[in-house]
Amino acid sequence: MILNVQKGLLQSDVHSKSDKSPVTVADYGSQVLVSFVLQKELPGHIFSLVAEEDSGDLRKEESQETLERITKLVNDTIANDGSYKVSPLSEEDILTIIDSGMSEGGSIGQHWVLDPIDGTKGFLRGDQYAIALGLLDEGKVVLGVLACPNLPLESITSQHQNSLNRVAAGCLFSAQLSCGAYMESLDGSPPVQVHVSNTENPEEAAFFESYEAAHSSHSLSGSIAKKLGVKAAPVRIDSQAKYGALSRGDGAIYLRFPNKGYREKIWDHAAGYIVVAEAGGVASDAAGKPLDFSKGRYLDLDTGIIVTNRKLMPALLKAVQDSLKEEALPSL
Ligand SMILES: Nc1ncnc2c1ncn2[C@@H]1O[C@H](COP(=O)(O)O)[C@@H](OP(=O)(O)O)[C@H]1O
Ligand SMILES: [Mg+2]
Ligand SMILES: [Mg+2]
Ligand SMILES: [Mg+2]
Repeated sequence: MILNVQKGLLQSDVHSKSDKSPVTVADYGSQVLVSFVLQKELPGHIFSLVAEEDSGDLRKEESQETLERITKLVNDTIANDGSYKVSPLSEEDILTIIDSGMSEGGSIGQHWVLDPIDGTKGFLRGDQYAIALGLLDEGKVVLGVLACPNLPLESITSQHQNSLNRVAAGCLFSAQLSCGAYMESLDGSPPVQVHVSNTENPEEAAFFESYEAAHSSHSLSGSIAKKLGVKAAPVRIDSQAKYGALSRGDGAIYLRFPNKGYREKIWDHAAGYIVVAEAGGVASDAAGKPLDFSKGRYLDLDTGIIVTNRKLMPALLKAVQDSLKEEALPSL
């Protein structure tokens, strides 16, 4: 469904949320389908979902056409798939299912965490995006699935190929606590276990960051990379595809430094985080504190997120803290 929307995206399919970020019929449709399937597959479970989208804007009169389009997309997808014999969902059903994602999460019990399309800006450009689903158990991420439909199966940093320009089969990453991280092709292939790069040498370590400078400071990451001695240019891609690429060793570092005051949401990191952690990587905030998913819909953290392998983390943390100190000094 999402790929079909990307191929035929119309101007009327894209809307602006109150924080000015884009949302499309595919974001809403994906949220409905994932929530619908989880509830069908887990009957009798207490269902708690922390998901990005809500129905607020769709309930406005001017959104009627959009709501109709989402409803048709979802019903067509369920009918074409054939796994669930249900009568077509009404517009009200669609709104209700979207709002099943309004859980506050937290440190007690189990909560699914969903970003129905992560990297919507990348999706709109035809670049990278991900569908990211995690599961929290007593505040810890215990399961993660990350679908990256535009990510090639081969390394995207290899010098011998410009694989980002190839037609990708797409990758599915998955990880379960203490069971390792795996990657398979979205068109079906046996999963292979993935591991983060084991380089100790920052000169060999490619680093990932957001394509969008508004999401993460490119100048700060540039100064950190310089301090560390990283030689390669940054690899800028959208979404948690960065975590996926890191988990299989395409690069060794992911840096994320949003503007002051921005609060990171758990759905932007939960699935990617466990994929990288189970592939042998580590993630922390800029103070070296592990990411804490138990505090509700937001991550409570200091300044930024850094992800790498165990060997590089001490040097990376030092470079991050030195660069942050320098940035805070008044320029002469
Ligand atoms: N000003 C900002 N600073 C940091 N992150 C932001 C941001 N505005 C939006 N985002 C988040 O950045 C995510 C995309 O990350 P990336 O830059 O790695 O592709 C967005 O996810 P969505 O696309 O799901 O809304 C959104 O949650
Ligand atoms: Mg969004
Ligand atoms: Mg997101
Ligand atoms: Mg999203």
